[in-house]
Amino acid sequence: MKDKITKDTLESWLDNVRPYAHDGKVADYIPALSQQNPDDLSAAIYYLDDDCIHAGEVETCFTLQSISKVIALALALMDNGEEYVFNRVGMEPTGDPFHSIYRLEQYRPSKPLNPMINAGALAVSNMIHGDNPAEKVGRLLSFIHEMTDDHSIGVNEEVAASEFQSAYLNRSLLYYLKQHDVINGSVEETLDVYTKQCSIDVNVKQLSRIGALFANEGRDIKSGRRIISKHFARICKTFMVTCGMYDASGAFAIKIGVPAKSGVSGGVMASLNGFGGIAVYGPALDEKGNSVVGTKLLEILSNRYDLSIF
Ligand SMILES: NC(=O)CC[C@H](N)C(=O)O
Repeated sequence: MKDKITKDTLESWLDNVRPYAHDGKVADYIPALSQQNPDDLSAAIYYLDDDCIHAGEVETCFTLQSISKVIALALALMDNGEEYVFNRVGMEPTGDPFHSIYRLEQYRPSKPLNPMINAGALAVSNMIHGDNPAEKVGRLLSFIHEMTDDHSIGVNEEVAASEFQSAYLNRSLLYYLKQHDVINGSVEETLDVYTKQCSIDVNVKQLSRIGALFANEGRDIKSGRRIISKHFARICKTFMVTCGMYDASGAFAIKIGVPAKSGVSGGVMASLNGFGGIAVYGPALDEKGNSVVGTKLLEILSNRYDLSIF
């Protein structure tokens, strides 16, 4: 195991990266996200021995947004099996922005290229078992409660409603997927599940524990109980490497080399076998939609502690 990072060190690195927030911009295409404070900053490292080091405003909650795509994928794989899921969603990176629509038309039969872009993630949300949206979201929340051992985690209804009302592009993707039989049932209900899934509220401590569970090959950090199979945890981490940072995934792999998933709320979750989980929150985003300070902090951590998996 690599040396542990101390709380003092983490705090001083947060101070170092804090000014970079000014190079980014808080997402505003989901109106409720524009209320986030661009200067908020927190980070947590969850080691596999159940030790969590954290710094900054660690109690501040933020919504998972695209980070939820990794968790929803794990649940959809457990619900349906690998064959079913990957018959409907591909495994290839796109190099396109996360909400891009145009590649959907390039393949016949239509198939979103991967579960980390919105088209693929919407299809994955549609696959989560449950008789209605509330049951599906409830199952996803229970899964997250299990992963974090924290039953207080819930949906930020204000953010969910704000996205639901303004999600014209995601609706378009869903109608396209519906036309081509990639999804079952109702477009509006699937969008309801997806927007609530994206609006699950966490803090960095909770998120770093989810990252640690993936790093721990799907086993609970405290009890060692298996929550996700090793194989499915590996699939999720591989997608984090190839597509987790949207169309910046290639540069991120070269510079930082850690499986990671970001969301437009400014959260980033990283997961490193043999090390643990890392979560950073800083809502100012670069032009690709990744947290500026989150990326910077992970770069420092990776360089100083030689964390790259490559
Ligand atoms: N990149 C993201 O975090 C996108 C998630 C967001 N809910 C959306 O679909 O637009």
